[in-house]
Amino acid sequence: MKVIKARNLRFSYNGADVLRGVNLEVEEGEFVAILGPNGAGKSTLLKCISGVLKCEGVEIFNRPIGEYSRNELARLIAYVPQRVEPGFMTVFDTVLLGRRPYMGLRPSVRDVEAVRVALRRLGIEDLALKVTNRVSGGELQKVNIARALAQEPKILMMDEPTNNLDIKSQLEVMRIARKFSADGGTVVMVMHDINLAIRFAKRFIFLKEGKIVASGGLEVLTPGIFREIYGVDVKIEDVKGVPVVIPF
Ligand SMILES: Nc1ncnc2c1ncn2[C@@H]1O[C@H](COP(=O)(O)OP(=O)(O)OP(=O)(O)O)[C@@H](O)[C@H]1O
Repeated sequence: MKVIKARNLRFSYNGADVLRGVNLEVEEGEFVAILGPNGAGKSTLLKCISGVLKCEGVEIFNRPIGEYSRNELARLIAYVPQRVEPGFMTVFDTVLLGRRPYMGLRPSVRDVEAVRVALRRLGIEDLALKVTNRVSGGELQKVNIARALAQEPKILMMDEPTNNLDIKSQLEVMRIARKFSADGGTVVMVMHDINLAIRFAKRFIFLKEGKIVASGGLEVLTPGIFREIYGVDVKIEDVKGVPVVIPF
């Protein structure tokens, strides 16, 4: 089943075209990495298909995105932005915000349990009572991912979620995303780290100047595509059965 469809998606900021006719379909359970140079429009694309920005031509579960109420959409899609400003709320309460689409006036036992599970999965239970403007950049990133997991969405959209994270935490987050898709959820992740993408994602979409230039599995990762997209020469070597992209 196709959970995301975008047809001839166009978007501009103040008259400057950023997305110039993007066509995209994502199947349930896929793990898709969106790659491409700075300014290509990756974040804008993610915002359009998650409903953060209003765009014509996006369908989620075969229904135009604009027809969903905020709560309905929040039960389907969790969006983790590239940057979130810390605030005066505790980590626990921030993650609890992910339960808002389900909550009545007070959190239920189920809501609190979902927060606990999310904190545990990110390994940040110890931070629960800390205020978010007293945690590190990487910890804050984990708080936002925990909030998205607590939301129990069908689609997880993450914008460079491994930014600010140490190598162990990067792997943890990628494993969480992989498990989410293995369990039937769909992941769309904007990334810069190509080798991390190769290890975890199943499909790679290359965006350049607001257009999709290539989309597919490992077969699209050729030296030619890296030259075309980034203007760099790369070698692709096999390390224990995994292709590794090495710029030179
Ligand atoms: N809120 C905004 N107002 C005006 N222009 C914007 C805004 N957000 C992004 N842009 C512009 O749109 C273009 C695409 O930005 P976008 O953030 O989607 O690119 P990206 O591929 O995610 O880049 P990066 O890899 O650097 O994060 C850029 O030229 C950017 O300057």
